Amino acid sequence: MSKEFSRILPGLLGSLSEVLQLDLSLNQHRGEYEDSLCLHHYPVTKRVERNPAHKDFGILTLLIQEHNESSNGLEIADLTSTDAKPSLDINDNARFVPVYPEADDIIVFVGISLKRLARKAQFTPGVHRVVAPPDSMPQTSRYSIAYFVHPDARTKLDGKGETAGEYLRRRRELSHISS
Ligand SMILES: O=C(O)CCC(=O)C(=O)O
Ligand SMILES: [Fe+2]
Repeated sequence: MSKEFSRILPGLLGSLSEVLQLDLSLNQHRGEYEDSLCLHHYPVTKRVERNPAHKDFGILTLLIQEHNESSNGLEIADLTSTDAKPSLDINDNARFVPVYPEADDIIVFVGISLKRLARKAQFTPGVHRVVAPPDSMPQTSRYSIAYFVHPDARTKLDGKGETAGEYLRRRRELSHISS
């Protein structure tokens, strides 16, 4: 699986770098050994939120999921309905829109490190979450696979100051404190 993702990533990152007119291609920023693959299993639960609203930390996240309508529940925030500040939190008024991928689709999320590397104000990481199926649907578990693409740990995210490695450590420490 990670081999498949690795196969499509150079083209994807190259095209994105051209569109964003980056001085240095994202392929050169990428630290292949920093990437991670995460297997998610969300069991059937009475809790509405299976994975709380968040932005991903890396350059991009490639996400695939078991294709089963009632096991979906992936939602993305309509950022025009909230304050899209660079903080991790979004306000309570945020409206979430369900994502309905087709069987072979790969969902791509822009991560916070890409925004910091590209320094394009209009390029905003997507806030997303996973909720349980509505009561009218069969209550099934959900499986998904996320491939997180990260910059090389030594990359200065804003061209100076914090490196990608320091940023990732800081974010991971914060999420341990809040969980
Ligand atoms: O399970 C999903 O579909 C979403 C996972 C996710 O957002 C994440 O791991 O960052
Ligand atoms: Fe995520």
